[in-house]
Amino acid sequence: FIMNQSKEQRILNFVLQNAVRGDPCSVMDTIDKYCSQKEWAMNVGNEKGLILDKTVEEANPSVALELGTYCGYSAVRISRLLKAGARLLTVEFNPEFAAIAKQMIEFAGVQDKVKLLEGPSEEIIPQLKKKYEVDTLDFVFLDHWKDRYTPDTILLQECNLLRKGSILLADNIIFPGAPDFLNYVRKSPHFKCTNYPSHLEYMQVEDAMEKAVFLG
Ligand SMILES: Nc1ncnc2c1ncn2[C@@H]1O[C@H](Cn2cc(CNC(=O)c3cc([N+](=O)[O-])cc(O)c3O)nn2)[C@@H](O)[C@H]1O
Ligand SMILES: [Mg+2]
Repeated sequence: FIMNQSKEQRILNFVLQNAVRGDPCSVMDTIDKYCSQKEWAMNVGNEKGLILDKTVEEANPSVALELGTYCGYSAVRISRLLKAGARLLTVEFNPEFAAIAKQMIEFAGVQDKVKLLEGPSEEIIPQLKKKYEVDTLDFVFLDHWKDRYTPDTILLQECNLLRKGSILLADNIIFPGAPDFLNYVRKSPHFKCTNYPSHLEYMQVEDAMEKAVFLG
């Protein structure tokens, strides 16, 4: 247990030493093993991860966006399901976490499908069309600061990044909770919402994910 390292660095090192290079599932399983047995961390985890998998398969996105990369667990999880030529843009403003995630993504062998954008989501989202050549987003995973879910969902609409059928999936609807987001999407005539009860990663605590399909 190397004390002067960050928890995120310990997670990465555990993966580098124990997972199979180029095998996304091995990387996900190794992170889940470490975080359930040694140190809790805010990866979406395997139970909510299965809901994420199903939603990505339903969306079958050509262009996907993730807000809040953290160590890259869900970037690996999402990108392993993408069809040839499809890509995931993932946004992270903490430089230390971004550096960890980059190494995680490369070790898993999905670096050709994933582009990590460093900076706050509120700055990156308005740059997606011109700077990152995005037309519209087929799938968006929200897992960053819970009080950014609503403003960023509004920002995505203002930037014309959503099209009829774009699928948003939000983590942590119950814990830590995103009450204003839930209120916003469920009241909006522009979204069709579905709730998926689950549990907080690695804990026996209630949590849920919310799917919001943009109606145009
Ligand atoms: N506006 C932002 N733009 C870009 N990156 C952001 C932004 N806000 C946070 N991040 C980054 O997301 C990563 C992960 N993160 C996510 C959160 C919010 N999520 C949680 O706090 C959370 C907390 C628990 N929990 O406390 O049990 C469980 C979860 O699944 C969670 O997602 N805070 N940092 C961090 O690296 C942070 O730099
Ligand atoms: Mg989360």
